[in-house]
Amino acid sequence: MATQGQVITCRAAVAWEANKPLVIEEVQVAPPQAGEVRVKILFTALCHTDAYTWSGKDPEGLFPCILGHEAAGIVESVGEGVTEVQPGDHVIPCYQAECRECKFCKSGKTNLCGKVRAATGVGVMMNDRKSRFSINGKPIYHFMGTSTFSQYTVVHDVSVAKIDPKAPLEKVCLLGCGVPTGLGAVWNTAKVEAGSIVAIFGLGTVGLAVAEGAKAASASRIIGIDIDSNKFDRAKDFGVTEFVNPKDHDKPIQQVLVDLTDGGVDYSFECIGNVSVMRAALECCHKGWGTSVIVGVAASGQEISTRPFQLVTGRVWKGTAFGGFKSRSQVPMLVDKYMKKEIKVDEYITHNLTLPEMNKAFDLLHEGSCLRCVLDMQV
Ligand SMILES: NC(=O)c1ccc[n+]([C@@H]2O[C@H](COP(=O)([O-])OP(=O)(O)OC[C@H]3O[C@@H](n4cnc5c(N)ncnc54)[C@H](O)[C@@H]3O)[C@@H](O)[C@H]2O)c1
Ligand SMILES: N[C@@H](CCC(=O)N[C@@H](CSCO)C(=O)NCC(=O)O)C(=O)O
Ligand SMILES: [Zn+2]
Ligand SMILES: [Zn+2]
Repeated sequence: MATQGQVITCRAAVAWEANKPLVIEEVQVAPPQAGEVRVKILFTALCHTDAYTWSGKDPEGLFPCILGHEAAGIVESVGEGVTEVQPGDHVIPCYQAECRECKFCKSGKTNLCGKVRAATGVGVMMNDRKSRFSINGKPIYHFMGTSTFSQYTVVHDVSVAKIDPKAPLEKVCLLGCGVPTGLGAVWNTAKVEAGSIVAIFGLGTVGLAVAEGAKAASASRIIGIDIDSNKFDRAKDFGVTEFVNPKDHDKPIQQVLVDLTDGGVDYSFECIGNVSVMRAALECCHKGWGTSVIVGVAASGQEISTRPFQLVTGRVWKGTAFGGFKSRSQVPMLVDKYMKKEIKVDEYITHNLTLPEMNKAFDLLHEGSCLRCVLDMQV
């Protein structure tokens, strides 16, 4: 292959500073080193976590960087020792790695992986603790080990899932983050049983995927809570059976839900990233067994609180990263489920744009009508 072993110059959306519009730049992407994979990104979506880091509120946010972590593409070349993927393979980059060898991977108790996390958290690759991206010699940081807002990116081999080549990349890119997170929060983290009463705070992509997962788990009532009543109509298609807008009530929302459900819900999910709502989500759970799962990402400096009595009396507070799915093993399975029409993906895509329209895509994220915006990266 002509580009193998060569530096590739391509376009990427570079975040030079927090909160400043991204700039489409020509970037140099170095060849993959040992244990690394260079991927041609065909499609990427935007997730609220990209906007969160761009806002400057992420303690791990480093600038200048190339954001993006919900994408699909084709392997261009691989570094020494890479055996599980080869050029031409269709892949989804995975911000949560899976090495199958570390203490975390071996534990069977978590989907977190420790192999490359220290490097991905500071925007570099493990091998030499350097970035593979540069502009005229100036290094540009990686983000979440994925940096999919570039036409080419370099990822660790433990951070890439090989998928069915027949799967449409412009759709399955969503399986890199938001949709699996919601489904897995229900199936893996909470393990919702049939007949359960579920409350979902926040009806964006993640909350709707929670609803989809809860419906598949045969929850008896799926209560959607959002401050934007326009969210309610669409949410019905994902399985939400009842709606509550906290703005319509004088009582605290946890009390409203306790009253609505004869003592509280069996499971609640916070899909916003608001620490006050996290408290409400815990406190609307049923005494003795109700479990609340934190999915939303809260800004640096934010802390959660409740009366310890809430936990003493049997409520359980949990959190989830990527819905508890083991990325390399289970993303291909989710792609297969999509191909068999067992899970929705297309329904979450409300907008399609191109790489040069990246800033417009960020603007759309703040509009209520937008779930996921997919960017064609090769335009
Ligand atoms: N844990 C993980 O692995 C993981 C993965 C993906 C995303 N996330 C996080 O999940 C969160 C949700 O992501 P999303 O893409 O669905 O976001 P989103 O912005 O599309 O959805 C959030 C929803 O919450 C609603 N909302 C805001 N404030 C509210 C309030 N006080 N009460 C009720 N509703 C309120 C909004 O109207 C919106 O509908 C984000 O914080 C994101 O960073 C976490
Ligand atoms: N860097 C942030 C934390 C961000 C965070 O919690 N990320 C989630 C995924 S959000 C995807 O949209 C996650 O999986 N975290 C686990 C991990 O990063 O290993 C901060 O420091 O606040
Ligand atoms: Zn995400
Ligand atoms: Zn591992």
